[in-house]
Amino acid sequence: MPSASNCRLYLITPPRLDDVAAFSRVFEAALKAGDVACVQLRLKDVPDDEVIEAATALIPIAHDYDVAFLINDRPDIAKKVGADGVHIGQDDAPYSEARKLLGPDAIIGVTCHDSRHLAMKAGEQGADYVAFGAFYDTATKQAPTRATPEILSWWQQLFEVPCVAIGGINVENAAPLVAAGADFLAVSSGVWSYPSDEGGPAQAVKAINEVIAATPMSLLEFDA
Ligand SMILES: Cc1ncc(COP(=O)(O)OP(=O)(O)O)c(N)n1
Ligand SMILES: Cc1nc(C(=O)O)sc1CCOP(=O)(O)O
Ligand SMILES: [Mg+2]
Repeated sequence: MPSASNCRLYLITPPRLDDVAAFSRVFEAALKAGDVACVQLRLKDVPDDEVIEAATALIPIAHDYDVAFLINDRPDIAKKVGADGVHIGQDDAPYSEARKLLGPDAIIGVTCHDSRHLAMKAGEQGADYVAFGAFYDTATKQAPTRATPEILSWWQQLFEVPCVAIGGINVENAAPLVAAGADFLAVSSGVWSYPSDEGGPAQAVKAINEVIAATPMSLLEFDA
C-alpha cells in the first residue's frame, strides 16, 4: 500500500576540492536550491589540514541552512572541527571508539554494504543510520558490493533506525529507492557533475527533491 515518503537528500562532497572558495559558492547555491538533510565531507587521499580547511569553510554554510555536517572516516577530525558527526565504514574506526570520542549527541552513520547482519549489528550498537550500497554503477568509489532495493524495504519495515541508500544515485534513477523505503538518498556525482548547461548542482538538488516529493513509498516484498 503506497504511503508518503519521508525521504531526504544527503549530499556527499567530491573526493577532492582543489579550490575550496569556489566549491563553497557552488555548495551554498546547492543548499539554497532545495531540502538537504545532511552533508558529508568525503575527501580522499588528502592531508588532514586540507580536510580541516574544507570543513572550516563549509560547516558555517551548512549550519546557516540547518544542514547537519558529517566528516567521513575520521572521528578525530570531526571532533576537532566541531562537525555534527562522522560516517564510518567497516574498515574505519570502530563504532564504539567513535561514540566514545564524539559523545551521545553526535550523529554516527555506518556503512553496511548489502548486509542485513552488518546493519542489525550497527543498529544494536546505536548507529544513527545504516547505509546500504552501492545501488547503481558509480565512478566515485570502487564499491565492493551491489545492493538491491529490497534491503531498504526489509529494513524500513522492521527497524526504526533510518537507512541511507548510496551509490550512483541521480535524478533519473532515484525514484525506485524512494519507493523502496530509503530514508535518505546519499548522492555525490549525481549532484556535483550535473551538467552546468542544465543548471548544475543547484538544479540537481531541486530535481532530486522533486522526484522525492512525487514518489510515494511502496515497499517491496522481501525474503524473511
Ligand atoms: C552515507 C555513506 N554510505 C557509505 C559510505 C562508504 O563508506 P566506506 O565504506 O567507509 O567508504 P569510503 O566512503 O570511506 O570510501 C559513505 N562514505 N557514506
Ligand atoms: C562513497 C560511496 N560508498 C558507497 C557504498 O556502496 O558504500 S558507493 C559510494 C559512492 C557515492 O558517490 P556517487 O553518488 O557519486 O556514486
Ligand atoms: Mg570510510
